[in-house]
Amino acid sequence: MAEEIRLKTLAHSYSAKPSGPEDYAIRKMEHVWAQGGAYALLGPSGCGKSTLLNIISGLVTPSEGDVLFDGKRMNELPPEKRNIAQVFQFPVVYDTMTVYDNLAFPLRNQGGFSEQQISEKVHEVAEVLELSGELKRKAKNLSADQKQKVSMGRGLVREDVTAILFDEPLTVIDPQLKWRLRRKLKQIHERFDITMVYVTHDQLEASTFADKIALMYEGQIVQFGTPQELFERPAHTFVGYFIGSPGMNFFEPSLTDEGLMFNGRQMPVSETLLEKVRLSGSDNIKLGIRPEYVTLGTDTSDQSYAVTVTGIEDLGTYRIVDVAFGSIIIKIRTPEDQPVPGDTASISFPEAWLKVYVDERLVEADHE
Ligand SMILES: Nc1ncnc2c1ncn2[C@@H]1O[C@H](COP(=O)(O)OP(=O)(O)OP(=O)(O)O)[C@@H](O)[C@H]1O
Repeated sequence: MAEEIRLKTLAHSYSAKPSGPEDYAIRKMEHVWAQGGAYALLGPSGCGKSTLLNIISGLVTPSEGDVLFDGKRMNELPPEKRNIAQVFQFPVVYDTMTVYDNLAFPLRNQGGFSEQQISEKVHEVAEVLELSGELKRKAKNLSADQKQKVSMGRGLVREDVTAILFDEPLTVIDPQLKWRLRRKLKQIHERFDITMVYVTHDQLEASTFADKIALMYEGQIVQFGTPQELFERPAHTFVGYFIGSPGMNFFEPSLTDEGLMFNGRQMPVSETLLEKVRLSGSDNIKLGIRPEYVTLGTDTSDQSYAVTVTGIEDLGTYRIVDVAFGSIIIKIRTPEDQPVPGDTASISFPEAWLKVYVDERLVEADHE
């Protein structure tokens, strides 16, 4: 019974008298989680991820704006009336109960189900989570990851849930098992058709789980898109910096009549984009390019810039090459088998991959 979750002009401050944007854990935002999607809410520590989840589940009442489930306002509804299941960082299980009773608990609590129906549902969920062999065990005898699976199972048994919210659910899980559980969650999503929002600060975890990632920064969702979109078209400099390994290279060109200049050279930026930069009137202009898209070579054509190689880091299947380009260091990610030039090399920036940012936001040509 997935529903659309809409956050309308939502903002939240934990302070009774907020005096500026920095007093807001959530800064004014509009956002829609469509029915049935698998989403990740990704961002660094303190950006507001848990606050946002708690606003959706009802543990926190937003100081401004509305939370709407399929258009119905939820602000005043307590968590138990919202049909939201929340799985936290640390397992929430009843230690003295068996695994079976833990899984059956939400259904018994809700009422209206026969023991036969409860048993069928508990067995179905236990099978998906690979807990069928543990049903008779007391929860206190389980390992941390088994307990967390039970916590997840308690969210999954209820068919009436609007969404399941996961708040860094794999923190206590052993690295070996993390991968399996993440895949499990994906299978569960496909099988049960539930909206899932998965909070994490780990980009890999976000991209393996989610169809779409909401990237949060300073209390706002700065981009909502597929992992590929976030990689290829970072909408905000923070997305460029946060996604990728290493993150995007940024540098600050100066705007002249000739165009965007850096290190005495003109940067490959189209007239359309230049016009937009000029019209903005801003002097906060940045150029960004991912380490994967910088071309490294030795040729000295008009489109390339002479650089000095200052460092090479071998990371197994690829290398990170540092080159000094004027006053800055550009990082380039190259395949392991590509030879790295000696001290003197040249780089070029393919125009399609050199992104222009004004006031930290991506500037793009209008699409037809
Ligand atoms: N109960 C609270 N009272 C006051 N301030 C709070 C409270 N909970 C969170 N904050 C503040 O709100 C901001 C957002 O915190 P939140 O926990 O939502 O971020 P987060 O992205 O989930 O971080 P983390 O990954 O570390 O859990 C932080 O500045 C935090 O200090």
